[in-house]
Amino acid sequence: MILESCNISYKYPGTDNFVFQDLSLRLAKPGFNALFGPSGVGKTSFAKIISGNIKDFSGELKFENIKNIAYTYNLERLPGWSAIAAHLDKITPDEKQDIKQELVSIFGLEECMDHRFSQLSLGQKNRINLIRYLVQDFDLLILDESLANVDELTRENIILRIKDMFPHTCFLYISHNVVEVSKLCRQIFVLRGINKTPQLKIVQGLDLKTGEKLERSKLDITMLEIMNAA
Ligand SMILES: Nc1ncnc2c1ncn2[C@@H]1O[C@H](COP(=O)(O)OP(=O)(O)OP(=O)(O)O)[C@@H](O)[C@H]1O
Repeated sequence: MILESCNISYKYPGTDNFVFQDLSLRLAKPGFNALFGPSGVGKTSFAKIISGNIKDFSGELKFENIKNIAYTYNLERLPGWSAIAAHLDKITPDEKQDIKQELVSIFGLEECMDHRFSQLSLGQKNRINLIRYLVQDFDLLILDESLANVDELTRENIILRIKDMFPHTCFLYISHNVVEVSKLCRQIFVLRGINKTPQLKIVQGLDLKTGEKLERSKLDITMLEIMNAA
């Protein structure tokens, strides 16, 4: 699978300033990758371009063996009146019902199944919403701060298990958490802003898997690389 963005430039209609100009990025392997950078640098805008939600950009996007791209974000609206178990059952294809059940258990959401969306905490909503995407067919899933309201330990467990369950799929995780992206992601694409050259740097993450031991010194070095790149 390959996702290549070539010389992408974009400014929002009615604005004078480019969010990015001639931005190029290549993602050529499955795995959990991060899009990292200071607030306002253009992570969401870039994610929306890749996922087809923004179309009036210049430059080129090339996809190889990537047909379905899904984009999910932190504050996505959920049908507040709907009972969660019924909703998940309805949107999950028959062949994915087992995966759905496994995700509900891994994400620690069994006790929420009888509730309505409006009765959930933000972190619970985040997790349910992510399950809604994980049970669909996708080749690339973009998670735009999708676990922002979930506590750190639960988040780490969820990401590790997603990596176990979907080893051949590509994820692009937008996060501001330097420890998390250093530890868990394969590549960290650091967006630096329109005034910096280059606008993007790539740092290799530790890509920790379930059961692997974290080497503290390596984590420190990776985090430093990311902070220096930003
Ligand atoms: N609909 C819009 N119209 C005009 N400008 C916008 C619009 N959406 C975003 N922008 C501007 O584009 C720039 C990039 O915004 P974007 O949301 O992509 O950044 P981000 O890196 O995802 O930020 P954050 O980390 O805070 O979520 C910002 O300067 C923002 O003000």
